[in-house]
Amino acid sequence: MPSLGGTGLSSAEAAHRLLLTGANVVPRPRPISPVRLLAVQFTHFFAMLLWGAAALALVAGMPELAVAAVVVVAINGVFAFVQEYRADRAGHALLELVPARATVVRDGRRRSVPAEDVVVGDLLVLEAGDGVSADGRVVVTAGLAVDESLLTGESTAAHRDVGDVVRTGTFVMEGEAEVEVEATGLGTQFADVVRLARRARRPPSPLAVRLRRVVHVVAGVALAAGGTFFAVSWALGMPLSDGFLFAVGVTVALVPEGLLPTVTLSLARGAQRMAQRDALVRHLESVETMGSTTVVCTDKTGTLTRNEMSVVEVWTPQGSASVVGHGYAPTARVTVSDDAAASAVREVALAAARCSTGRAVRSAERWTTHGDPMEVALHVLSLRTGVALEREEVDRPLRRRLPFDARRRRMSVVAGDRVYVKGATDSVLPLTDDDGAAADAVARLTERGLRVLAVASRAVRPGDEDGAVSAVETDLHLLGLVGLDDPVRDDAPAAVAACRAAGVMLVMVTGDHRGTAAHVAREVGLSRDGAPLVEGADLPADDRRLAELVDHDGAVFARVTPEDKVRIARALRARGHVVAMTGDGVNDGPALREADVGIAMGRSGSDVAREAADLILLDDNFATIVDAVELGRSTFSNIRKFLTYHLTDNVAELTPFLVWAVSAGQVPLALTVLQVLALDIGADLLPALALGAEPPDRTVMRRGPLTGELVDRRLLGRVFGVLGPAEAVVEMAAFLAVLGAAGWALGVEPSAPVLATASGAAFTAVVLGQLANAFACRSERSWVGALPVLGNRLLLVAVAVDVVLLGLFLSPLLAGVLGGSPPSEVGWAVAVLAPVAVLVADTAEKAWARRGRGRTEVPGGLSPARAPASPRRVRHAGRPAPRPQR
Ligand SMILES: Nc1ncnc2c1ncn2[C@@H]1O[C@H](COP(=O)(O)OP(=O)(O)OP(=O)(O)O)[C@@H](O)[C@H]1O
Repeated sequence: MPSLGGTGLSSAEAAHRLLLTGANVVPRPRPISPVRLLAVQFTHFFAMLLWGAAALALVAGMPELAVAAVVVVAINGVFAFVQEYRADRAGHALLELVPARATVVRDGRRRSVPAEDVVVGDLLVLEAGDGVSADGRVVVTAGLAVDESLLTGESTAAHRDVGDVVRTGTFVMEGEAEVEVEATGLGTQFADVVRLARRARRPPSPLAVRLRRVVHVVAGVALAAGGTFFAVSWALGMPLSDGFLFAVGVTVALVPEGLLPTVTLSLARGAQRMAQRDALVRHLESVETMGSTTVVCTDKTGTLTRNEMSVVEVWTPQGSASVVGHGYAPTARVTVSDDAAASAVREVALAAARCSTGRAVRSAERWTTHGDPMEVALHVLSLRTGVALEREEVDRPLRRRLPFDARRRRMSVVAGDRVYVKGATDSVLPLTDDDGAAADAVARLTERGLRVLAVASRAVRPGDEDGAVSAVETDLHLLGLVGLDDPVRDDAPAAVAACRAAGVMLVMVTGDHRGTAAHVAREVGLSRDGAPLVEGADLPADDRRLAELVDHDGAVFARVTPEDKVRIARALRARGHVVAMTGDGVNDGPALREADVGIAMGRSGSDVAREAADLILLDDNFATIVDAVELGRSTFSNIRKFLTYHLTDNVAELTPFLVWAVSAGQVPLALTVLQVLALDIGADLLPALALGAEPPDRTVMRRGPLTGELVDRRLLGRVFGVLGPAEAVVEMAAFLAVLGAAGWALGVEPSAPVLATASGAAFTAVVLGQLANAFACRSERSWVGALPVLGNRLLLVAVAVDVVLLGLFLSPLLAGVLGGSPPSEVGWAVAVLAPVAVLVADTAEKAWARRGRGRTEVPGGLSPARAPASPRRVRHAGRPAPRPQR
């Protein structure tokens, strides 16, 4: 397509300049330096506590404890480091996938080039929705307005005239322009902003806040346990230094230092899996939010339909024509109702093509397209109807273009002595001499699911070239209507059904005609009997009434403006929904930010929408949203799985200390501090990681949305009421059985070898119990026998490693250091009951939970309601939860 203004640089000159000045890139915020990251892991509060403990232990003459403490710091530190580092890397790698391109004029023609190839002197072509990729000065403009909020924080669109400066990192909200580039890459003002931003810290995400709360509660319990231990030992007259060291040991063992990085890693893994399915996550925590989504507000074109448009019917007051063609090739069968209609149809085709910004171009046997598919379809129509477009373009040169915007819903050009207008029927028809005849045609065409545009024209008048838009788009003569077909995507009906089965509500929000919208909604199965079909203009002004209206599965909102979209998202959130909303338009940014998850289109969407989004669909496909919901849910449930596993272990570790304290030292300690550490950093580590990697659970999409807290009553109940006690009871039983067999009585100090054998038995019971627990935690609802044995190979490896570790811990090599020797026969006999106890308790609890669910129909198996995450989100307990389908 020829340029509006100058001829730009030659390709050779641009290549030369690129070599001289380097690529137009602003360095992204650098990943955290590995050295710093590692240093942080060794100096945080808990690590410092351990360093202190190690020093004290050395002074107190307990070198084993000192070594153990250092080993704990080292293993934990390295473990946390590896995970955080990998998660950070993964996040950066994902960002790199977002393509950045720019349109420049080279050799007198417009070309799309990678944004990093833009050089000083280039003529940069900007259209509504584009991100600006270099600093420059406006040379030609048609109503250019840019959003500079990223640079200035002001989110109003600022108009730019010829000679004004446009900056990198801003977005075009309206109009078009050609800009001569003055600075690229590090020379731009944006580079300074990035430098500043690097120094600023990001606020923690809601998920991080919730997790930190969990960690703090557990750490609080750990500190309290340590304190109690210290107090009791002091009361019993133990040496203070010993009491202190044990207290520190207990505390440190119970603190879940590795939890946060493991969660981050889980999210990063979820994000990577999403990327494999063409959904790019821009903020890690959106992985989890996707899983909690209760309503998806989807647009139509490109998401539910293929965005492969073709004009199939042209209506004029004189008669109509049907067009049957294939792809974008100009050959097609055009059937005209009568001869009089033929020239009227050509007139419509010509006017529509003059107004179009797209082109189909023949290159090497193939027709390739440039621009928006709808615009291309109009150009193709002119080819198919044999209109002499090129001659017309010479005879009537383009003098002005009034670009499309989603509020006017039309666009116009002033060409030679004519004004041509095309746009949504309800936006254009009132401006024309239409006598009402078009209304029937509109109804007929939209009922078939076609997108209908009205095309109008008039003779040019003085002032049209620079007058107000409203003065140009008036007193028009209606030429006719074009009906565009955009087939529904093949996989859309199945994806819609999957969403429904998953208990996620669906709402269509489109700028298109209600007839077209309703047809497509029916075709993909989104419509529901009795669900509202409302136009944006008819939305109630009252927020409460709006909230009641929008909270309907299958609702269709047509002819909505970007402002309507914001109101719809807000209303749904006010009803307690977690809202995912798609948007691709220039003005969709606010709606995407208002939604809990803003979803932008990677292919057809505007840069502005992508910048505002949390999730980018690389394939623009609705089915990908459903995939993202599924992955979000399985990531969330994996996090709960390893939390359950880890906390259960804590119960078993804490019990001996509680029993010791409660019995005022009459019952000896069943586990040594070093054994607790061995459990925490040795046996627990791999199974916890393996649970985080549990493959996506297919049943998650047959249940309702996960609207529970990460740690809810069910999880706490399982840990502290079922799994933990089952493990702890057998642990203490094994310990006491060995002591009892050796003739021990309450209050008597057992001999050292007897104590070592007994605590070896307790230790073995916990390790074995945890092995069974790892399998129990694989699902929150199915008992172990119902899960595929090979479903999680990593877990099998982890279990094998744990068995070897157990042998090692009990071997003469380590038994002396840890303080537990291999259990006696009695010890073994009781210890092997631990897995049995865990599995029986787990199975019983799951059966009981299933019965409870059957009674109350609570979806999800998790908590039915999500606590308000922000003051804006009001929980509505009364909202009927989607029925689970099994
Ligand atoms: N380039 C254009 N020129 C003229 N009219 C247009 C143009 N693009 C869209 N329209 C008209 O404006 C209406 C609204 O368009 P808009 O792009 O806002 O819809 P949308 O919300 O993107 O639709 P969808 O939900 O189908 O993706 C369209 O139905 C069409 O009639």
